[in-house]
Amino acid sequence: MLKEDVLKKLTDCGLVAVVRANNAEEAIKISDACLAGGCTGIELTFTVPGADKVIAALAEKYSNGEMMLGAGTVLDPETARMAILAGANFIVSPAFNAETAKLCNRYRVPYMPGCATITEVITAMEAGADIVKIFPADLYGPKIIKDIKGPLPQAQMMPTGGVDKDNVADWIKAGVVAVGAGSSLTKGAKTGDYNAITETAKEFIANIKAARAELNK
Ligand SMILES: O=C(O)C(=O)C[C@H](O)[C@H](O)COP(=O)(O)O
Repeated sequence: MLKEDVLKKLTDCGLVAVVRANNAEEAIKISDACLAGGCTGIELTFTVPGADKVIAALAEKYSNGEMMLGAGTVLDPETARMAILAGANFIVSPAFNAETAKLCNRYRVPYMPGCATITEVITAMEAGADIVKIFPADLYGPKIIKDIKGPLPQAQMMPTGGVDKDNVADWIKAGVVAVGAGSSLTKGAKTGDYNAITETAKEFIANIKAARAELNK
């Protein structure tokens, strides 16, 4: 899939579900539940046992392109390559890694590295990151976006860490192109309540849409 199409689909939805699970079955159920709630962006993390196989299974299941499937917690280029060959459409990491950026650029796959300072944001953008993940976002709160956008109005950001359905509007209004959400979105999995995940995803999406509508007034 073209890099431009991946980025458009991710930002059109605005929500990327960070999927952590104890096993492949649970990871697939969480991903399905998020998609059913309208969250088309899925970040399958490499803390899931056999993550590359889960990515391959989801890529096959959703070969129609309905799910924009990425890999998370990618710490190095070896893992990024494994994820891309398994079918990942984008790569997310908790911190910037230059070799991973290079690998992703080679395959023309979006790389979204975690950045916690303005220096890291600039370094990541210089290495070709189209969207930078602001992580851990709850360390700063939405105000950090305005601070970064002052000198860097061109920065496209995706805060991750502590984002939930109730604070997502503040992040969108601050000017981010998408958010990443893990525990607040997928906590239903702990009790096997996958419907709760779908409902939470729906609320997330509704709140993102409402915040965007307000911005465009
Ligand atoms: O794996 C990575 O690359 C990450 O760094 C993602 C973090 O696990 C998320 O920040 C989850 O955060 P919560 O939404 O607060 O659960």
